[in-house]
Amino acid sequence: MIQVKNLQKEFRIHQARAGLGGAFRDLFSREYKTVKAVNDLSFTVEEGEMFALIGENGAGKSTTIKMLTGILTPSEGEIVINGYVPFKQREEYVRSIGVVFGQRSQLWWDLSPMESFRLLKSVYKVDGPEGDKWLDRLIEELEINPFVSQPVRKLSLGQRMRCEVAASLIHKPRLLFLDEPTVGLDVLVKQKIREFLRNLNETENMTILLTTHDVSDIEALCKRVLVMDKGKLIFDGLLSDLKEKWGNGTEVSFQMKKRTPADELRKTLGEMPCEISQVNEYTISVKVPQSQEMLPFVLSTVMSTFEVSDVKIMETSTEDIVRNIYQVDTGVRGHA
Ligand SMILES: Nc1ncnc2c1ncn2[C@@H]1O[C@H](COP(=O)(O)OP(=O)(O)OP(=O)(O)O)[C@@H](O)[C@H]1O
Repeated sequence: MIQVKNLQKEFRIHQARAGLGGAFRDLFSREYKTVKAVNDLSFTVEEGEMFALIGENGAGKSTTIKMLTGILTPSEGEIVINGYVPFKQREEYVRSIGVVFGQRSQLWWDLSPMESFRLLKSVYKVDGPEGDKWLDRLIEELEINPFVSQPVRKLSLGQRMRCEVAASLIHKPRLLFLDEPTVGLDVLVKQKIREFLRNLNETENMTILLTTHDVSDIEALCKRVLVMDKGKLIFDGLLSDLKEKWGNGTEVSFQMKKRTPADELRKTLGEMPCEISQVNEYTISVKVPQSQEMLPFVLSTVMSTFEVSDVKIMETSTEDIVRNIYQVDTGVRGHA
């Protein structure tokens, strides 16, 4: 559904000189520098995938979304989505996609969402009974009925965001882009929007791409994650692999029935590259670096050798992992 190849976007930005003299010189000759907002980005997406594009501020996510939605023209590279080249066939292309920008509204401020929906229906020519049925479903599932006839300016952020999502889907697109859809929302509204998106993906096989700073969005919605850093793609894969790669592994705490020295566990686990430490006479902690492969072995070996009364498994949270990615130096990230 989405094919992106060697995509680049450069911006030429004016470099203001310092001081009054500099400002005066700027009037006659300006200095520019080029910023590579997106640098050699390639990925493909199958129909029905739901995935997240993440990265710290300035990584190039918004620029990427703007190119994918046809708002910006790439400096170089190719994008083909649904058979369209977004920036070339904009009019036809936008009929096949839905877009929600968390920071910007597509609803008419002084009208009610319902009036905006009607206008959008006639723009997209989805006036028939099918279109009505679909809109009824959106209103019901997003639970916006109680306020859908009030002016948008009187709605809370959470109410407005749910209406924004409905507006972006009026024409039942095959592909939905969401740029920071849950920013500033409370936990309950976030949950409602996530549930709705999950359901949409499952029942309609809609392809959904979201950018987010909220790691819990990814946990709740996406199997696949693309991580951008300084315009480049530094990771494209499963969330579970991301955890494996950048996580601190899994820490397992074994509560023993009898006093057990950590050394005994060390002997039992042999060459396994686990960090073993004694918490107290009865409790031993084992840090398992590559949890997917090693964890089952560590658990079964310890449980079958010792009398264990309790086991606690503590995985690194995705939040910690994303923090790790942003904090490690570029040398480490280069291995991704
Ligand atoms: N219109 C523009 N003109 C000049 N530079 C721009 C423009 N848009 C983006 N940039 C620059 O491109 C880089 C990537 O910006 P972008 O907004 O795509 O990042 P982002 O990952 O979406 O960040 P954020 O999480 O803060 O929204 C930044 O260095 C930014 O300053």
